[in-house]
Amino acid sequence: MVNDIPLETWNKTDESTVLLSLNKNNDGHSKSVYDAYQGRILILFLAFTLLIFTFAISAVDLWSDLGSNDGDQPVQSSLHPIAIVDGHFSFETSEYLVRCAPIVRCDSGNKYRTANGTCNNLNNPIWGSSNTPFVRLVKAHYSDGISKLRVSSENNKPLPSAREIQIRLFLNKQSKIPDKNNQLLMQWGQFIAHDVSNLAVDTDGRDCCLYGPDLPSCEATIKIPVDDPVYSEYNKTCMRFTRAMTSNNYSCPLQPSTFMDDASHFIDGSQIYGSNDYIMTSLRSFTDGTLKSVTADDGQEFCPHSSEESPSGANKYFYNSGDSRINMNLGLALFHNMFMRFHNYVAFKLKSANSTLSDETLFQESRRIVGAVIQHVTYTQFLPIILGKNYTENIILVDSKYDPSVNPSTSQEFSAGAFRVLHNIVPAQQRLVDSNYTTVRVINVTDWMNRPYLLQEQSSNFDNLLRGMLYTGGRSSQHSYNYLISNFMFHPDNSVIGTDLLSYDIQRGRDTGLPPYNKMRELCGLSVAYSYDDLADVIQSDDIYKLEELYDSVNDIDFLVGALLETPEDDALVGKTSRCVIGDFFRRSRTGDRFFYDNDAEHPGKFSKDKLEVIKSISLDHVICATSLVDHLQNNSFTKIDNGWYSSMKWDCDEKYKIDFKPWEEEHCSN
Ligand code: HEM
Ligand SMILES: [Ca+2]
Repeated sequence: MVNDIPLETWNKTDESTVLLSLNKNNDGHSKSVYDAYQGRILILFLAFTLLIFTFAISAVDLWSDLGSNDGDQPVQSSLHPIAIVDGHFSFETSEYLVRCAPIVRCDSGNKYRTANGTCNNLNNPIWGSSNTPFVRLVKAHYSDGISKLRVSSENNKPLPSAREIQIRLFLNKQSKIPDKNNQLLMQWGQFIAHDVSNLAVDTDGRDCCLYGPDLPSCEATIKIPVDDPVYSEYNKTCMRFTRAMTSNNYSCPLQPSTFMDDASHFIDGSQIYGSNDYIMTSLRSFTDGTLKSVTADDGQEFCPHSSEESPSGANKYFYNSGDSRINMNLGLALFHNMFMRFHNYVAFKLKSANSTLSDETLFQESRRIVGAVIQHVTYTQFLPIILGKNYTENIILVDSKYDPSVNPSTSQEFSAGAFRVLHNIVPAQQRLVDSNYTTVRVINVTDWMNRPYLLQEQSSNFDNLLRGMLYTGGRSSQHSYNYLISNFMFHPDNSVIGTDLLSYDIQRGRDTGLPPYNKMRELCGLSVAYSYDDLADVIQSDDIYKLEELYDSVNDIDFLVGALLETPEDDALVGKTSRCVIGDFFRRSRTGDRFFYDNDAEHPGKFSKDKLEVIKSISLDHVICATSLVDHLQNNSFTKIDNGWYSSMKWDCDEKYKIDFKPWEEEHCSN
């Protein structure tokens, strides 16, 4: 039940590296092992075979595209809310703008983004900036209209407990369907989530189960049923849960409860650089444009260690970065370290290309490039898998216009609801794989939460975990979260018992006043369900039956619960309503971002044609090659590298994944 990774596919690759003979030898450098003559024949043979393969695959693609899309018609263009929300956010956001928003003056000549995201939109300078509210697509839903959690619409009683819903609907639905994506896909999702969304929760260490509901922040603890299959063994009947901070905590009393995003809402790498000047300054070295780092004995670079010590004891440090959640899980800490290294790599290359650049210019220019790469990977590699290829092309990337009337802010429904559906692809376990493709260690994700130091415990751990994430199939998208994060998240040392991410997500939806599932269906152009049977368009009948048992009314179903049960749409990993809310955010985040790397906005920071071409040639594979000892990769960063014949063709980092910094050389003075 616990292990959701098919172990049998993990063993050392026998033939995978033989074909191109680009395998890494023990000291971590690539080496060619065939002689020149045999090599040439082999290459010719391979090139020919590849040509035939590519032709065949293109033909199949063309055929299936035509088949699935009824002859190139734009898909789903009628599904809102991308269009209907433009400029129509609900009341409380405009209240914030009128009553609490700071007055900001902008210099339209600035080439670079501000740290907190202000002045992106010159008419509405605080749009998308940190410490401004999440926008709502639908008005807040509270039982008192202000802040109390939603109750049943039939009898005014509390809704079923979040944990009860987890137990009855999801906990026993663990599927091991193999996934063609690898674990990096999931990790990119979390990394991006933290770029655009940070909801502050009052975490003073208080155990709300001890304090009880008299304390307002503790009024939403989660009730655990007495027959809970896991927690009853430990006599646990209450799961601690603290309510999120509201605008009141930011000296802006608004009703109904309004929640602030501590991250800059734009996809701008704020999780690496910080979402305000103070954090950004603290992370810079002020030498040659680099970010601060520590160098391990073997020369590897890591994020600075935080002065705060990990509860796990001496020398068990936390890392510091632009987002405090860096230490939450190992894969995330790895990504933060990888992008700190990438920033410093870019800064070094820029300095080599143009030695006259100041520390400030090197830093800002590297940050501009890194931010652009993050956007490029998100829109061209990540979203086509999450939302589907046609949807991404025809809805999200349909044009490259910058529209200053579009508010780019993260929506409450996206961050507390739809994007969390992808917690369903978080794997229970991860592998450390060495340069011989041998699995040297398997770890439970939940054993290494808030314990990032494993990355450095042995000098090969960083590369081994990265290799493991590349080579291990992801958890396939399904109607449940893995068993470990459903029970044992954040468990303290020497104890197995922890918390349940799904219960948290359901409760967070109620805490932040998300509308119920039926309202979101309506918003997204599905028919309103008047009876449970009406859900059958997107939810399977056995699940509908269980929903009926749990909820008094079809109008009460929590958004996340309905969304998680929906059948994925087309080639997407998510169902219709999540796709519409996730798609809405990413579309606005592109159209409403003046600095988006490839839109048509004219401003001093616009990339010149040749620089943009370089940015567009960069994939996550380039970043991996520049920052690790992984030295050859398959052609698509998020596809599992397996042992099959076709997919075993890999490309050497030195040959294929080099970044061309020529346009940044001294003689090129353009943007
Ligand atoms: C090992 C992987 C992951 C772990 C352990 C994890 C855990 C968590 C936790 C503990 C929270 C806060 C829950 C709360 O108190 O409300 C959270 C929030 C969130 N997660 Fe994840 N998560 C992971 C991966 C992902 C992925 C893959 C995605 C999406 C693709 C994602 C999207 C989000 C979003 C949007 C939030 C809300 C962020 C905010 O506004 O503060 N997470 N996650
Ligand atoms: Ca950001």
